[in-house]
Amino acid sequence: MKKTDLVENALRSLSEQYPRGISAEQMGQELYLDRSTASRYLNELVREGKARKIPGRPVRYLPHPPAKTEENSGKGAADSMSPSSRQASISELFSEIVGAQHSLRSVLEEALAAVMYPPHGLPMLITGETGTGKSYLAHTLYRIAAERGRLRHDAPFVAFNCAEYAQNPELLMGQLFGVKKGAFTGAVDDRPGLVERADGGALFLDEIHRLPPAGQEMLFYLIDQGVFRRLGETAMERRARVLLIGATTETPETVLLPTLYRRFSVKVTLPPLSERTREEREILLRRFLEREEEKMGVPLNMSDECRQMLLTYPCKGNIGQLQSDVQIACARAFLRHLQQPGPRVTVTVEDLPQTVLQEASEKTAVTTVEQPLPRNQGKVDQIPNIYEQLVHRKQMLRESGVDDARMMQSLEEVVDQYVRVLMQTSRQDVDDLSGGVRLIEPELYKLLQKAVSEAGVFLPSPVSIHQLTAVGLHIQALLNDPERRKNLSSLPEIPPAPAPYTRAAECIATHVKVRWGLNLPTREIRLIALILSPRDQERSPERRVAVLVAMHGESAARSMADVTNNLLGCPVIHAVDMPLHQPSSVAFERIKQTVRRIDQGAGVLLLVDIGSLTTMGEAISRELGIAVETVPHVSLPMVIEAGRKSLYTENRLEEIADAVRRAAQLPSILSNRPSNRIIATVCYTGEGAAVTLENWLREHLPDTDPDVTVRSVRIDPESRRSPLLEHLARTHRLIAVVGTVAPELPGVPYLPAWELLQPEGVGRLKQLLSATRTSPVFPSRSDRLTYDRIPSLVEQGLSETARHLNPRLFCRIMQKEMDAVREQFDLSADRELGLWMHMGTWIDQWIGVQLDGQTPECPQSESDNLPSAASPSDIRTWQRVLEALSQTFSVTIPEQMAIHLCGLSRRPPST
Ligand SMILES: Nc1ncnc2c1ncn2[C@@H]1O[C@H](COP(=O)(O)OP(=O)(O)OP(=O)(O)O)[C@@H](O)[C@H]1O
Repeated sequence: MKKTDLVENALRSLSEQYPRGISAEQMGQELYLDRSTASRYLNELVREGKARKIPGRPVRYLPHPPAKTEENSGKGAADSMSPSSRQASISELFSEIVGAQHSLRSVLEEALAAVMYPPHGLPMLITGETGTGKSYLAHTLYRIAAERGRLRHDAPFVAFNCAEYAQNPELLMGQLFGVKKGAFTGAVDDRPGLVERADGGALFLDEIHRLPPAGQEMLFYLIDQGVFRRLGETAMERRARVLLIGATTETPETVLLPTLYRRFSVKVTLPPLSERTREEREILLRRFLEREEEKMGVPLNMSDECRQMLLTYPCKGNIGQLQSDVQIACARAFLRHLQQPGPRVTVTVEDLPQTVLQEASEKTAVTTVEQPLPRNQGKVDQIPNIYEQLVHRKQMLRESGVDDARMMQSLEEVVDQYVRVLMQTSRQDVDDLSGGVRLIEPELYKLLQKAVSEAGVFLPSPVSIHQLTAVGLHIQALLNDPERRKNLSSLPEIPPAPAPYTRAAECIATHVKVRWGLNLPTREIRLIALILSPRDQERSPERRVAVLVAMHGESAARSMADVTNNLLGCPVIHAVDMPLHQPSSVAFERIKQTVRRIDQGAGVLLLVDIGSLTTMGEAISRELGIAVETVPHVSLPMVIEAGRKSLYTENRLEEIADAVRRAAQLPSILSNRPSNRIIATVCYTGEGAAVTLENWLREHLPDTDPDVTVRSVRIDPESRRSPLLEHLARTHRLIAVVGTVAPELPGVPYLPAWELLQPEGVGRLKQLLSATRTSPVFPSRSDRLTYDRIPSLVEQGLSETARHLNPRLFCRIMQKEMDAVREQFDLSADRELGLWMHMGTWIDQWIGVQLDGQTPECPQSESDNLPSAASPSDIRTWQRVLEALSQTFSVTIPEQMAIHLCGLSRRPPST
C-alpha cells in the first residue's frame, strides 16, 4: 500500500472521530509521521480530488467525497490513546531498536502506521535476510500496539515459524487453524489452533512462505473476512480478529499466492547488517556485551583486536549472528575466567567462533594481495597448510571440550611441527644443492636477504641459510595459495621472540607488503621471528628418524632414494653413493658427515648393501654419539618401508629397523609379478585405519585365497593420490582398495571401510575374490560385529575421514539417540554400523558446505523412491536423532534426510 493510500484510508476512518476535519499534525500523530510529511500527503490527496481542505488555523482536511459512517470505526481504541502517547516520537517508541533514527527510520514509520491503523491495525509483511530482526520488529510492534491501545493491553502475541512443520502440511495446518476430531489419523480430540489463541491480539507467522497453498488461502480469508475453519470442518464458521504480521527471507511475490501477497497492505524490508552504519553496529555490539556482562555478574571487557574484528567481519547471518557470535565468545572467555579467576572477564580473538575468523580473513585476503606473485607453484605443495591444520585441530578440540590451556598447547604443537617441516625441507633443499636454494623464487630470497641485512646490525647471532629458506618457503606458500591467505588469522598467539628477531621479521613483512601488497598480521610476524630466532631450534627439536642409504656404485643409492621419495611424495630418504674406486676411508667420512647433518635427534637408520659399509654405522655412532642402526642387503622395498615408517614421528629407530628387516624377508610385493593379487587398505596416514583394516582383512580373508597380499598405503589428503598405490596397480593385480578415503584410481573397485563390515560389503569382497581366483571356494568365517563395538569402529573410521566433525562427540550423541531407531527398525549391528558411518560422513560434509556459505543437500539413494513410503512415526524417530545432531553441530540438516534414512534402515525383504 502506498503512503498516500494509507493516509487516504486513515482520513476516511478518522473522519467520524474528527468531524470538523483533521489537521496535518493530528494525522501525523495518528500515523506516526512527522507533521510536514503528513501535510505533504494530505495536500497530494487534495490535488487528486480525494480530500478537501477546510481553511483556518490550523488547516484541516476531510475526505472527499465524505466517508460513510462505519460501524466499529476503532474509535474506542483510538480514544484510549492519550495525547501524550500520540506525540511519542519514533525514536522514543522504538528506543530498543538500534537504527530507529537512521537506517530503519522510514521502515519503522511505515510499520508503525500499519499497526496503529484504526481500528485494529493492517496486515503487514516483513522481509529481510535471516537475522535482520524481523521477529524482533514484529514483537516490538505488537508491544507498542498493546501499550498504545490499538490492541487490548493483555492481548496475546502468538508467534509461529511455518518452517517447523513444513515437511508435514497436515500437521502445520492443524497447528495453525486447529483440528476437528477425526480429521486425520491421530486427531483424537477437537483442538484449537494458534489463530484462535491469537484472537484479539497479534499473530506472527515467520517463514510464512512455507505455508502450503491451502493454508495461504485460509489466511487470505482470515485477513479478508475474519473467518476460518479448523482442519476437518467444512464451513468457514469460526471468527477471529488478529493483527497478522508475516515474515519471510524470500522474495515474497515469487513465493506467496498473489491473493495473499496483495492482501498485505504494508510491506517493509529490513536492511542487512552490511547496510547499517558503523555507529549502529557499534551500538549493537555494546548492547550485546552489556547483556552478557549482566548475565555473568563480572565486569567484562574486550580486546581491541577482537572488537575490531566483530565490527568489520562480513557477518553473513546479520544481527542474529553478531549476537550469537558475541554470546559464544563471552561464554568462552567466562569459562577461562572460571579456571583462572581475575577481576574481569576479557574477551579476545581466541574466543571468537571459527566462522568469524574465517569470514574476517576471507575479507582481508580479498583486499590484501594486489601485486603479481612469485610463481613456484609445484613447490608449494610440499609445504603443509598450517592454517587448515590449525582450524581443524581447534574445532576438534573445542568440540571435545578441552580447556583453553590444553588447546593452546596443542595449537603450539601444530606450529612447532610446521616450523620443523619448514626447516627440514629447507635443509634438504640447501644440502642437496651444495649451497644453492632452489625451492624458493630468487626474487623472494633476495628480498629476504635484503630485509634481514637491514635488521642485521641488531641480531645477536646471524640468521642461517636454512632459517631464511624456511621463512621463504612459508611466505612463498602464502603468496601462491589464496586458500592459506583466507585463514591467516587462525594462527594462535605465538610468544614474542627476542626483539632483534622480531625486528627482522617486521622488516621482512614491510618488504613483502611493499612488493606484493600482502599484509602480514602480528601473529604472522611472530611466526617469522620464531623461525629466525635460534631459540626455535632448541624449542622444537626434530624428532623423526632419518634414513640414509649408502651403496657401492655410481648412483645406486641416489636412484633408490629418488624412487622412494617420489613414491612417498616427500623427501625422506638421503643417499650416499660410493664409487668403486673411492677408498673406504673417504666413504666413511662422507657417511659420517651426512649422519651428523641429517640426524634430527631420533637417530639414523643406515641402509647399506654389503662389505665395509655394514660395519661403519657402529663406528660412526660411537664417534658422534648419535644412535645409528644398520640394516644390510638393502633393496627397494626395504627403502620404501623405511621411508614410510620414518614419516611418522611416533615410530622409533628400532621399530623402523625391525619393520625394514621384516620387509626384507617377505616375498617382495614390489617385485614385478603382475599376476599376484593384492588388496590395498588406505587412509590419510597409512598407519591408522589402513593398518587396522589390513589386520582385519588378513584375519578374515578366506583360506581359499592364500595368494592375496594385503598392503596398507597412505593417501595424500590434498590430491587423494598415492604414487605407491599407483605403483602397486602397475605391478600387481590390484583387486580392490578398501579404506576410509576413496583414492583417485580409475578402474580399481573401492570398498569403503564401513561397507566391508556389512553383509553387502563382505559380499562384494567375496565376489571380487572369486572373480579373480583360480582355485575352488571354501566358506568364509563369520563376521562377529556386536552393537557395543560400533562406537569405537565408527570413531576410528571417521577420525580418518572427517574434516569438521568431532567423531567422538558424534558417537556420543548417536549412542544416546539410536536406541529408539534400533528398536523401531529392528536393525542388525552391521546395518547400524553402516548407518552411523553414512550419517557421520554426511554431517561432516554438510558442516563444510555450511562453512562455505552453501546449503546442505540430501543424499539420494534408490530406496528414497520406493513405493512403501515411510510412516510418520518412522520419520519422527529419525527426526529426533537428526535434531540432536543438528543442535550439537549447529548444522542445518536437509528435511529429506529423515525419509532418506527411513529408506536405508528399512528391513531388507526376507529371502
Ligand atoms: N534493530 C535491532 N536492534 C537491536 N537488536 C536487534 C535489532 N534487530 C535484531 N536485533 C537482535 O537480533 C536478534 C535476531 O533478530 P531476529 O531473530 O528478529 O531476526 P530474524 O530476521 O527474525 O531472523 P530469522 O530470519 O533467522 O528468524 C534478536 O534477538 C535481537 O536481539
